[in-house]
Amino acid sequence: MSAGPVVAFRNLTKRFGQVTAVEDLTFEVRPGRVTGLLGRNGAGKTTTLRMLLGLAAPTSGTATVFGRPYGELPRAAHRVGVCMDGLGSVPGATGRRELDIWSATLGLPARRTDEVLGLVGLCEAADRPVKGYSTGMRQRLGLATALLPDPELLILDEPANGLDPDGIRQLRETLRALAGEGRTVLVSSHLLAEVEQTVDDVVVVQRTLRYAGPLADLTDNGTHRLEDRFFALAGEATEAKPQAKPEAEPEAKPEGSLTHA
Ligand SMILES: Nc1ncnc2c1ncn2[C@@H]1O[C@H](COP(=O)(O)OP(=O)(O)OP(=O)(O)O)[C@@H](O)[C@H]1O
Repeated sequence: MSAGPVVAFRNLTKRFGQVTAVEDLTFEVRPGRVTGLLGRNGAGKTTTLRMLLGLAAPTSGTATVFGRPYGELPRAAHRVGVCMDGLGSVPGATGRRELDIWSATLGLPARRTDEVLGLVGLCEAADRPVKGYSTGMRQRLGLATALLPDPELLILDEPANGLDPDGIRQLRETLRALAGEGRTVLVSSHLLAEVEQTVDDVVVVQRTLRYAGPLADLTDNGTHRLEDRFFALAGEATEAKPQAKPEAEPEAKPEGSLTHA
């Protein structure tokens, strides 16, 4: 495991034409902790995670994983597990088949598929085609895929979306167990009550950084609710900031092209 920050953002800015999605973000994710990335719809969470994974090019600033840009990280697919929309799937495959393919690509033992299916509670649906999966089942499969390589770092974009109460509890227990083993989790979410039960550190973004630090400091050791602190920090609901001059920003890679080294 790494001693320095596992993830570091330095003065990260992303503009899409006239819209500034992310502006001058600087924060770190500490090892062995679950960090919750919070923000309203359109606050820039997904854009931030996509830049971290080399799926979008920063307008300026840097995002690094274990001290390097993701694209330059050796064995990145073994060290970093990712659950994010649009990373692609295998047409017509069952959940088990999809996991088997990823597992073989990563050179993992065949038993790993059953292990992660158990971890996310997807054993019963494993042999059904993914195209017939519910939203929650797809989320579970995405999480299973992220867990496959037993990664040091997990990056999860709204993994609780569509999960039932069992799924949410299972997710929380899985994330806490991973942190207990010294692994690091960066998870975006809108479910503040759930976040409050799961994370060690909180990052609040609303285009700019509003807070980065321990949950306990933010809530004064539970004296304040996270929801109240969130609204105080995120301020009034606003659209991403339009710029005076349009600037075209090319994507680093097309959607779904996260490479597995
Ligand atoms: N490819 C793109 N082209 C143009 N604008 C984009 C693009 N991707 C994101 N944006 C804009 O950037 C802003 C931030 O979007 P982003 O998806 O990062 O927010 P988010 O915090 O993940 O939101 P949500 O909680 O709704 O998922 C929004 O205004 C969005 O419309």
